[in-house]
Amino acid sequence: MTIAAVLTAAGSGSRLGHALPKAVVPVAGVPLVVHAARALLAARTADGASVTQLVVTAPAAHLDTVAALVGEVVDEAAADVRLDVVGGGRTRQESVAAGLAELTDDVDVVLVHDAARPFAPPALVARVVEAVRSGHAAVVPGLPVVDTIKRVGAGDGTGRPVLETVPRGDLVAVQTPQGFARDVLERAHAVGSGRGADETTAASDDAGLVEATGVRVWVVPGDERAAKVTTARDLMVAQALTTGAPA
Ligand SMILES: Nc1ccn([C@@H]2O[C@H](COP(=O)(O)OP(=O)(O)OP(=O)(O)O)[C@@H](O)[C@H]2O)c(=O)n1
Ligand SMILES: C[C@](O)(CO)[C@H](O)COP(=O)(O)O
Repeated sequence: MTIAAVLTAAGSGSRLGHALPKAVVPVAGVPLVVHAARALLAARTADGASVTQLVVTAPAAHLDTVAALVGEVVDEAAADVRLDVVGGGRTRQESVAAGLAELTDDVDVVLVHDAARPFAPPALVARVVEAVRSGHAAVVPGLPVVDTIKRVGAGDGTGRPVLETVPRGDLVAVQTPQGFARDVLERAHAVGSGRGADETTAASDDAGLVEATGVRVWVVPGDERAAKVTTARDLMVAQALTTGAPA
């Protein structure tokens, strides 16, 4: 089994509202993309398998910065890891597709992970890989939904009408890293490529593209530490959990 990881870091972080692209914003003095890359490279399966190719998608104007930051992580890992840094696309889906194009021929398992989930622990990464290795071609980590979920209709200017309350017992909130048999993920991106140009049509995760090809996606237990940094509040929480100090 040869494992590669595509680490998405090309977003601007518009909802974060920081002067820097989100992936290079620091928590505890360390950029998010560095935290995320460290976790991916630290992960080990029960028999010692680890990520041997890391492909990072970066904003076009920050390719060199991201390459230098993640290059240090690869050096620290003291393992034989190939690093590629590529420019991202217009959407996350396009960025992942650009990352997949860099995979070396020997890769057969692919993880897709967000720099925006910098504290996904290595054990979670390993859990996803193990589930792929056990025979599931597509695996996502998920956590139970804690809020009551309602489907709503079009608004009238004062609010939106509730159409139904969705039973939440069989709902999960899905995280990254997501893991795939390479051929399944590449085919899903090829089939879904027409959706990728625009946020309104692009898949919000890779498993969604795989589902659309009729392949079953499996859920393994997620981890609260893999929470996504989307807003300024998320960043403050991440900082407080990491250092005990406000951002
Ligand atoms: N064109 C894009 C858009 C997003 N991403 C990455 O996909 C992950 C999840 O995206 P999100 O959290 O939405 O990040 P941003 O797109 O940067 O945030 P926003 O939507 O607030 O602008 C992030 O690691 C982000 O860097 C990417 O590689 N390429
Ligand atoms: C891939 C993801 O992290 C799974 O929860 C999420 O869908 C990314 O969402 P965004 O639309 O890029 O914020």
